[in-house]
Amino acid sequence: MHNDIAIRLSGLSKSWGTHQVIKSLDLEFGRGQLVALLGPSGCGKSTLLRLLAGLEIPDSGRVEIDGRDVTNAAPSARGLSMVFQSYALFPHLNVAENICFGMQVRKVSAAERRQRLQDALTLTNLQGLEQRKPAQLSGGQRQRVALARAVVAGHSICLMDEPLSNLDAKLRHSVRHEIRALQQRLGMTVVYVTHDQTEAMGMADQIVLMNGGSIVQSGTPEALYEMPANAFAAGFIGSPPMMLMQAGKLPASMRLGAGDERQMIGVRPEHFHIVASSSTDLSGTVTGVEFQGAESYIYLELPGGDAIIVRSPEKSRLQLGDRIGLAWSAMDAHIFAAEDGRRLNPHAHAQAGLGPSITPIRKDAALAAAL
Ligand SMILES: Nc1ncnc2c1ncn2[C@@H]1O[C@H](COP(=O)(O)OP(=O)(O)OP(=O)(O)O)[C@@H](O)[C@H]1O
Repeated sequence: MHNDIAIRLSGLSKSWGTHQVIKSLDLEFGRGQLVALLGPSGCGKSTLLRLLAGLEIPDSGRVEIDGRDVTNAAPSARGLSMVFQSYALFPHLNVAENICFGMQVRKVSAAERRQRLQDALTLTNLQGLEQRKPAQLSGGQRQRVALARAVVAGHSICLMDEPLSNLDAKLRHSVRHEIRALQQRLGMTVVYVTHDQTEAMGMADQIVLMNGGSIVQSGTPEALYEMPANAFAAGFIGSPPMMLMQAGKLPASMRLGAGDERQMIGVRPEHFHIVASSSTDLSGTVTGVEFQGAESYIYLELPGGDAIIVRSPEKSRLQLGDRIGLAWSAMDAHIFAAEDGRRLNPHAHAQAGLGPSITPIRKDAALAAAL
């Protein structure tokens, strides 16, 4: 096995009764990387993590860790640690005892335990809280104890199952940053389960997007954002996500290379241009305007009934019911098949060579300024 691969899965499958929740997955996790398993509820993320941990055994396929076949090995023999969303702390033990519990079980010497505890307390910023019981800690502090416990184990691989889901939005942001910093400082390989795409986009080196027990797309956050493999990935990544419009409901001049009117055209909210009605064949009616501070979201209904969101960097002066012209550059249009959602056009930037029907539409500066 190549030294840069920490975990390799081949042909991994798992069913519960007749329901196949993991469908013959092949996947590699790079050493020292934070890999996010992302997908909607029930897509099989936690089951996959449990198969990695050894808490479940696959029906078929193979799990290799550091080049070793561990498919049927016990969790404790796999050389990895886990952090759960519930923290899984012992309520009757204090912070130091919780952190050291696993080391005691593994008979690590007292001197070594003290040293690793001090290092972990420093890394997770918990100094001074050693004697507190879990009930005397905030949610963020409890999650840091769970992290410290994973760190003292000294394993280079850590599995995390939605570790931030019990924290409020503000704390989630700061603990997310701490986890990423810790992972990078220690060079750990982290497999991180989340259903929150902003979390995955903000933290991960690699995102594995799953749906229905299969991998939809695996790649860097940039690759998934700029080049979604299908309409599902386009609609899952981004906030607001990519807007999908039925080509058949758009004026012919706006189809931009969609060969078939049943195809879908996807445009990111920030790639729409609001232009003079005279310079485009498409206009929409404003159904809502949301002020977001640094930007505004403009909700539009298109003539065919498609509802879209336009992201505008300025504070908008549009009113409900206003009719505005809409355009986008051919470079920013993504085309998907209607029947199965697969991507049809190559990288958006390659489209310029597709033919004369694709003319980038310039932003109407005067109207944009009026927004
Ligand atoms: N022990 C089990 N017995 C039967 N079915 C199970 C079991 N564990 C999970 N499942 C089913 O397997 C499917 C995948 O579950 P899993 O927990 O892996 O999804 P998930 O993507 O992690 O979802 P969530 O984000 O909601 O936690 C679901 O349909 C779930 O109901």
